[in-house]
Amino acid sequence: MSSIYGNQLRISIFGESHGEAIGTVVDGFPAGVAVDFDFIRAQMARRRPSGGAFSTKRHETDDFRILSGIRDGRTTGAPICAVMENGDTHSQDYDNLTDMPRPSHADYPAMVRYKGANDPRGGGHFSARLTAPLVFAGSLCRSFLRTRGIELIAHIASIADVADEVFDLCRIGGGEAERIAQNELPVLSAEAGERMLALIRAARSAGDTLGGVVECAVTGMKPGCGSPMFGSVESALSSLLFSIPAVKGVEFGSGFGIAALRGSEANDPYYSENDQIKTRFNHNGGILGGITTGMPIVFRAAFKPISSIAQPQRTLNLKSGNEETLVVRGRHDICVVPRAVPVVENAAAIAVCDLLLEEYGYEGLANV
Ligand SMILES: Cc1cc2nc3c(=O)[nH]c(=O)nc-3n(C[C@H](O)[C@H](O)[C@H](O)COP(=O)(O)O)c2cc1C
Ligand SMILES: C=C(O[C@@H]1CC(C(=O)O)=C[C@@H](OP(=O)(O)O)[C@H]1O)C(=O)O
Repeated sequence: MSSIYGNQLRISIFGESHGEAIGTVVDGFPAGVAVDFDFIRAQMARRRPSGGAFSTKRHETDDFRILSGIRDGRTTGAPICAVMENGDTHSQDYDNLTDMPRPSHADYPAMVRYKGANDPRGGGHFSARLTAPLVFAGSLCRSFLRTRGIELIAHIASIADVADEVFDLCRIGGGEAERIAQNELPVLSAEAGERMLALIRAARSAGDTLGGVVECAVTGMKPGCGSPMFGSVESALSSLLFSIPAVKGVEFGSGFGIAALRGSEANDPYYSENDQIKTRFNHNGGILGGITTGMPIVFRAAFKPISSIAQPQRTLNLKSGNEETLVVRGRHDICVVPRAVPVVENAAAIAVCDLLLEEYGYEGLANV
């Protein structure tokens, strides 16, 4: 498998949904950094299943244990290993999936790829449970980025056909976090949040699931970070974002919408303000030629409606060769988008941290 990411930082994620534990090893993280455990715990709590309207009823604390790399609250420079134990596993719910793969989950391709040796319980290593260590690693990076004035902020841009307000691509960082925190769902518009919740309740009653889009911004990035071609900031971020289960699309700035504009509408003219070079618009999402422009980096990730629906559905019985009716068991999210908001923010922080360490090195970062 390829559950390792990064160049200067190397993040590996291990474990299975119903195994003993899940966790991460973060190698290459700077030494001597004070770790903000309160911040990390807060991020883990935002992702954890809540049992509420949109969430799986599986109860996990997501408490983490540090096995190495942090001593007296500071990083030692050695690989940082954190583990979270799995507690609430109902593995018998997955007995029928060996012969009857769920449509649109990883069951079938994983079985072929790993010759039937993979662990299918609770989605195994493909489970969104693995986003818990991803958030741990990301929030560790993010707490470091915050000391350098770099913030990440995301909200639900839409669930099904209900849209939230959009970020102003040029001016982010003026109180959006406070507005989002006031709402039950992480949205800018309380009214949109109410309509999303109503949609989610209706989907739950219908035994169905819903997808949506998360919009995220990175602020405080200096211009000139990143590289063209394979080292582009878009490539680094996309690699992390497409590692989040259920992500099926990623776009930057005006994204797919830019294709419908004329050049005269799509260009981002430069101007100077308080000795800083800025652009009047930000259709390019803060990245040109793979390199940061100094404008906010803005991107969106599209999440599919998850496949484990509570309605009978048709699939192939791999043993008999007949199409049969499958009833999916297990405890599943109705809409992953609210829980995905902290996953997107913190996963993106890993890419940003790795890029900055590559660009400046740790010592150089002190002056950024
Ligand atoms: C936060 C989060 C929670 C998820 N919860 C579930 C779930 O309860 N049930 C499920 O079948 N899939 C869930 N998924 C999605 C699956 O893990 C994912 O669809 C599966 O691994 C196949 O990968 P793919 O959809 O990226 O192709 C969740 C995804 C995220 C990001
Ligand atoms: C436990 C989490 O989500 C799980 C993600 C998931 C999947 O297929 O991705 C399937 C479900 O597993 P189970 O059937 O064992 O309850 C979810 O509960 C989590 O995110 O922490």
